[in-house]
Amino acid sequence: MKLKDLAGILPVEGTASADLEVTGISSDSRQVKPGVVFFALAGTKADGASYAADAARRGAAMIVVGKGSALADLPVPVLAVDDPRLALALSAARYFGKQPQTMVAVTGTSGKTSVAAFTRQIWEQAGYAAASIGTTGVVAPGRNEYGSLTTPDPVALHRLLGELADAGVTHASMEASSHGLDQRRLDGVKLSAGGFTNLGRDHMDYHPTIEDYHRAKLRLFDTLLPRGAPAIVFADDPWSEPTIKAARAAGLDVLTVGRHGDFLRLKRVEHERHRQRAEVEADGVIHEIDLPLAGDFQIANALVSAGLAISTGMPVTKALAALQKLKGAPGRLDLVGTTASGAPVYVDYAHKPDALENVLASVRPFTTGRVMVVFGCGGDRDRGKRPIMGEIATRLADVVIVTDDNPRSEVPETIRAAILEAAPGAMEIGDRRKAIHEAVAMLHAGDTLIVAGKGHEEGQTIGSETLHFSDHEEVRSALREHAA
Ligand SMILES: CC(=O)N[C@H]1[C@@H](OP(=O)(O)OP(=O)(O)OC[C@H]2O[C@@H](n3ccc(=O)[nH]c3=O)[C@H](O)[C@@H]2O)O[C@H](CO)[C@@H](O)[C@@H]1O[C@H](C)C(=O)N[C@@H](C)C(=O)N[C@H](CCC(=O)O)C(=O)O
Repeated sequence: MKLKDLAGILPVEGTASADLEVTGISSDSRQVKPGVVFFALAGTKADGASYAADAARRGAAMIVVGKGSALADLPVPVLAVDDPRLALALSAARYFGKQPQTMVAVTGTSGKTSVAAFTRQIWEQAGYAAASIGTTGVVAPGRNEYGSLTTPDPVALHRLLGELADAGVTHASMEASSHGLDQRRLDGVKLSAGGFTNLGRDHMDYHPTIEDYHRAKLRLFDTLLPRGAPAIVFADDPWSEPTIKAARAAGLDVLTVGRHGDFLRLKRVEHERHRQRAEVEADGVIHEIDLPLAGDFQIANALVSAGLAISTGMPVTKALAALQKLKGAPGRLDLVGTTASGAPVYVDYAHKPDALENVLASVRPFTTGRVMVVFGCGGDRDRGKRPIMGEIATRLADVVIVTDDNPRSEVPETIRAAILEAAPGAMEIGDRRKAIHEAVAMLHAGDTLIVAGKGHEEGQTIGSETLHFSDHEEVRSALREHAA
């Protein structure tokens, strides 16, 4: 590709460098090779402009900066644009140039990973070559890899979309995190439909207010989706109303799902131990669904997923029938095993207030004994959520064990103390392994244990070191130990 092929995104027409050969796109000077266009982004830790000289030394074809960014004389052409992150996303899309034909994105505080996975599974059942991209990585035919971000950065994302398209993937679902939306990571993706699950307190270290957090999520609806595209909104969430309003104002076709939904209306649910039976009304017809997953929130996720599949072309009956074969996403109310007396132990990714509330509330209907929870809060992140999660755990669980969950550079005792302040009667066991083992040892018939916080993740970050740690492995080992 030549630099002039990025015309319309970058003001390169008529410049002396228009015929320069471009060999890549990057926002990280350390990855610049000769011929790469380097985008200097003002980040949260550093200003990419201070690495422009480094990028030039490594052979960058051109440096793209934000207007007003002062750059010392460089031996390569420098272009100033209004929004370098947007320019990066659009350039990456044009450079890689391919994506699966049908792509949907889902946003919300909780449920994104499950919705992305469920939508892929519904498509797979219809025989499409489908992929999902998100917190638990990329899943596609012949491919299952973990990634580091929920919404990959634009260069990694478009490289991946190109690979998926080359491999014949026609349908892809992806998670749109608020960071990703705010940082324009998705702006170059052509989306066919979008989904909204819910909004709760999260990322308050990044977004100054919950309204700001919601505004970032709304970018999916008021900026990224084309007019007339379907927006599937879970109508039972308090934030659905402003979301619907914004989506309608942007000219989208709003389709609501849930108990208050019009498109897919949940009429009745019967919770069983590891499954639930639901009646869903679509177009005046009642469909009986036997969902092989526990948790009220999984019904919500399943309905948003079905909405996405239906609104992008799948027949209603087929999409709803596909819900009966859904498998949970890794670490989402994952039943790891049961004790000899039949008490189930679940691992869940819940590490924010609403998610903890949902997961604890969803196991109550089938717990005849005690609901028990082991959880902690991360260091160097939103401190305000610690007492909130302490209060939720105490209100919804009968036995609460507060432990460590990635204390990072903070003193773990201080994090635990902030949770315990709002959790009278909770036990404190800092060592996560010990906390899990003691909780399993306490289980009686009828009890349910939730180990919350890590889900699919496999590390405990203490200081700057990440040690291998898996809640699944620890639960399995504790169950073995106590079965003996
Ligand atoms: C806080 C945050 O979101 N940071 C993201 C952001 O980085 P940044 O722009 O702030 O980077 P920075 O470190 O300040 O550096 C500024 C610029 O200088 C460049 N640089 C830096 C050093 C150097 O030697 N040369 C150089 O060019 C960097 O590449 C960057 O372009 O943009 C980068 C590229 O897209 C992301 O990789 C990075 O994600 C970091 C690693 C991260 O941890 N992000 C998390 C918080 C995140 O995005 N999470 C969401 C949500 C998850 C959820 O819902 O729970 C996600 O989508 O994963």
